[in-house]
Amino acid sequence: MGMLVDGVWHDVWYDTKATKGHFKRSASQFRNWITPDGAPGPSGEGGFAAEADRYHLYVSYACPWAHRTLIFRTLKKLEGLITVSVVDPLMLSKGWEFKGENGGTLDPLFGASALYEVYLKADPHYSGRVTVPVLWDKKQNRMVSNESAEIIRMFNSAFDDLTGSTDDFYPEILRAEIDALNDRIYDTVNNGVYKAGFATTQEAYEGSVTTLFETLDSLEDRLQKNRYLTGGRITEADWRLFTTLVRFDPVYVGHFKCNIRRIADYPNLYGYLRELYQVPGVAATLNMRHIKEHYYRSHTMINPTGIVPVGPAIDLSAPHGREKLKAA
Ligand SMILES: N[C@@H](CCC(=O)N[C@@H](CS)C(=O)NCC(=O)O)C(=O)O
Repeated sequence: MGMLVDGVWHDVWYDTKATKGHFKRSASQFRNWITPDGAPGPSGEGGFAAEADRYHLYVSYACPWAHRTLIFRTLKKLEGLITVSVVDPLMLSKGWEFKGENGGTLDPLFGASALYEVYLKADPHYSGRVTVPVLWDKKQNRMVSNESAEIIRMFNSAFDDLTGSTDDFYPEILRAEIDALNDRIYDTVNNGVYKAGFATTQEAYEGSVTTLFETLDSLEDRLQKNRYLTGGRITEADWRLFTTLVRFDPVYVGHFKCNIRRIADYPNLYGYLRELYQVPGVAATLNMRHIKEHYYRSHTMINPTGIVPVGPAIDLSAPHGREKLKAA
């Protein structure tokens, strides 16, 4: 675990002293957009046109933010167009590394042994955290983006002419509702579990865990009548929630102390989780071994023995029973 400061790697853990025990996630710095014709997107520079075999995605199977991009790559039929590298599940003194074993790959672009070397190719003076996912442009040899929320928006629409996929997970008519759901779910659930888990004061932990479960309780109510978060169709908001829900009982309940309830205790959320998992292609994006290994063995200050728990016994392929609710 560490970060780059003016192009030099430092092995340091998150500094929560300055924030009274609260974990603060820093903003991503590479914010360009792939567009159908290379026109500039909402931020960054233009020049990143959608093309087959031009872009490469660096992910960790463990990471919920990277997981979103893998799901969109599959659902939007981009697997043949965008290549992928997978880091080793352990994130220790060199940060994310390429080992080429047990489901992780090597780095085919630069032969890097650690992801920070890829960040240095993008900017030799980079200062900041070295995070996954990273979307790389092989043609211009530049980093397109390291912000998953924006990478999934690009995948949702930029390549449609090449793939013929017209599935739209961010439809115009639902955008305001999706944005509002995303804001709350990002802050209190996706990032909420990390805020609880990385808190270094009792007060910071209790505040985050309370807010997290208030949101889960309200989502449980919402999913009583709605098949998906916005109603009858699956949107981006569902996939962003899914990657946290699927890690919740195996990791966040124990490792991050998010243990007021389990997802398995919420009938609607649990059925919804199983339904999303059963969408064709999605199960193959999930690697539970990498997920458990990463959290329980990388955060040595939280789990010094590095023991990875065996359970819980969960069958995500069991019938979900959500058909009784209307789908669009
Ligand atoms: N805002 C980023 C956050 C990504 C992120 O924080 N990824 C974590 C893994 S789950 C990471 O790589 N952390 C390394 C670090 O913070 O040093 C995104 O959504 O793309």
